[in-house]
Amino acid sequence: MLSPNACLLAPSILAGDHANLAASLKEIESADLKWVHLDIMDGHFVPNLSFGPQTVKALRPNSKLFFDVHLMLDNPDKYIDAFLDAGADQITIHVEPDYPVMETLDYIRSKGCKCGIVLNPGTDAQVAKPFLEKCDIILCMTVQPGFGGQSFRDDVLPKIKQISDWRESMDLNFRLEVDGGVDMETAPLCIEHGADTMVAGTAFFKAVDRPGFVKKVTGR
Ligand SMILES: O=C(CO)[C@H](O)[C@H](O)COP(=O)(O)O
Repeated sequence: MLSPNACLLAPSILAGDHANLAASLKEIESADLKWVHLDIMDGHFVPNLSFGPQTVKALRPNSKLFFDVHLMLDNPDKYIDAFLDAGADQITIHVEPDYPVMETLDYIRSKGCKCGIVLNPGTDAQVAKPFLEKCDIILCMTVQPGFGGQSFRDDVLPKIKQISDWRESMDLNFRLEVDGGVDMETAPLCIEHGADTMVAGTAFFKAVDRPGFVKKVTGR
């Protein structure tokens, strides 16, 4: 079942120019896109560091893009206020670490921000089920998070389909996002399995024909 939502591309600024991230935001806007994906890594939950709320806050006045903030943190509940203050439009939190996921989703929503959960490739779809009604978006990682430029894991496709099927049978309309190794070959597979929100870092910023890339990846 294809998604009821129109397909979006959210380029990951992780693959942008870290000496000039504001210029990378402009590149995304020039491609006529509305979302940017911001990957926040803590060096604990994932074996890499990226950037924090100070950078997000500094970028905020540079752009009207929808800030889709993906927290790869052991204790995301401790940093929600910082990312709300930084100007996040949506915050997604992983289900794997030990912290109160449901309460954290409720808190994000109570502040008028969109919220969602993230599942690592090895995390079973069943783990997401109790949270589906609380979420604006479910993000299925198609690589082990921590680094851009990895290969897409097609073993995650059945999980995407399962969550898409639940969305239909439960009459919900959350977005279904994929992140990791998304490109012109893998995005159509994700769409076929019910995804509607494509995060692409490396492939977007390296694309020679950006309009052609956007068209193919969003199925427009
Ligand atoms: O969450 C991430 C890494 O943890 C990145 O968003 C993801 O890997 C995108 O990178 P690419 O499109 O380069 O594969």
